[in-house]
Amino acid sequence: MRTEEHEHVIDVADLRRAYQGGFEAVRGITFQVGPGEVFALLGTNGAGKTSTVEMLEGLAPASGGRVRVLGHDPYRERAAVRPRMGVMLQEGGFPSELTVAETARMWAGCTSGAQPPQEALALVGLERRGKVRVKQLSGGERRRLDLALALLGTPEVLFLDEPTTGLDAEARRNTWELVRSLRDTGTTVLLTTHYLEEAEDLADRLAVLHEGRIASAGTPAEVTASQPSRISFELPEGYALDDLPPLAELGVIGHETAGRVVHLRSHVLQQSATRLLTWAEGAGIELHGLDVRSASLEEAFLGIAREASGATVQEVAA
Ligand SMILES: Nc1ncnc2c1ncn2[C@@H]1O[C@H](COP(=O)(O)OP(=O)(O)OP(=O)(O)O)[C@@H](O)[C@H]1O
Repeated sequence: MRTEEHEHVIDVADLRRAYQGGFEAVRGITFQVGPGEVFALLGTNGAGKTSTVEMLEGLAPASGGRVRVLGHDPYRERAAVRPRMGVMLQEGGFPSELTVAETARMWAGCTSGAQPPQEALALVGLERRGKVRVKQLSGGERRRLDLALALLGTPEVLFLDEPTTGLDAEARRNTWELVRSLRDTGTTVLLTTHYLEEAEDLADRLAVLHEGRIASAGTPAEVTASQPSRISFELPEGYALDDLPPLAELGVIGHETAGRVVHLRSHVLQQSATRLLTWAEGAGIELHGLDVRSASLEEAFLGIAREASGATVQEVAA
């Protein structure tokens, strides 16, 4: 069966994973990934990303719920699904005495329908490093070799666990370019990352995991929009926070101060900014350092993690 015959390439419902001793690292997550989509799993350290990806790759059984990849249970029906998936683990763990070309050839020998190893190496810019031993590669080059090996079988679905960790800025951009071109040819990609700009740049949709649960999910724009925008400025000389119009009237839901700098949070940015500026204009005040911006994915991520941890924010009394 080809990918396009499935509505969802990855289909996860109430998925759980408990480790020995009973600790539940994944606590009932549900999401789907469609053909040709790039889906990112984000989360704080220990949120359960790798535990989830290992179940999707068929490396570990689910302890509850349902997981399907290309219509199969990846653990119980591994033989059916493994040849159609590419897997880039966090630690490749290839024999370090072999050269890059030997490693690629050896891996190609174990991969059904493998493309020529040299072509896979060229995809990640390692075509001239064939004679170098794996142990002599830099950390970033090893990650690129891991990616080349994951691509050898021209997979329909590709799992990338932190694919650009340790890569310099140029290599990271090259990897993004490669992921985009794979997506354009219909490859479905699920990646985990700690780089929020990577998710913002690459992902069609994403889920933010926190302590084994999905705290927020959607397109990067949807996830970002769930968090308030921010207006920052310096309090004018001689003014205190109390001299501003009541913050609730500005449509502001919370605030922080750092010295004389005030940060206001609002879900109605245009309204809040307009009312603040109208007040300032009327009072003949120039607001120095004025900065008005929607939340970045990074701010949204931090806000989601904070909320999910139950941390309280300073709320404006209505
Ligand atoms: N084999 C194991 N036995 C017991 N607990 C484990 C095991 N593997 C992982 N854990 C725990 O499960 C939780 C989730 O770990 P996981 O590696 O899935 O998180 P992650 O989101 O990938 O984290 P990171 O971003 O740090 O890689 C962590 O608290 C971790 O300590």
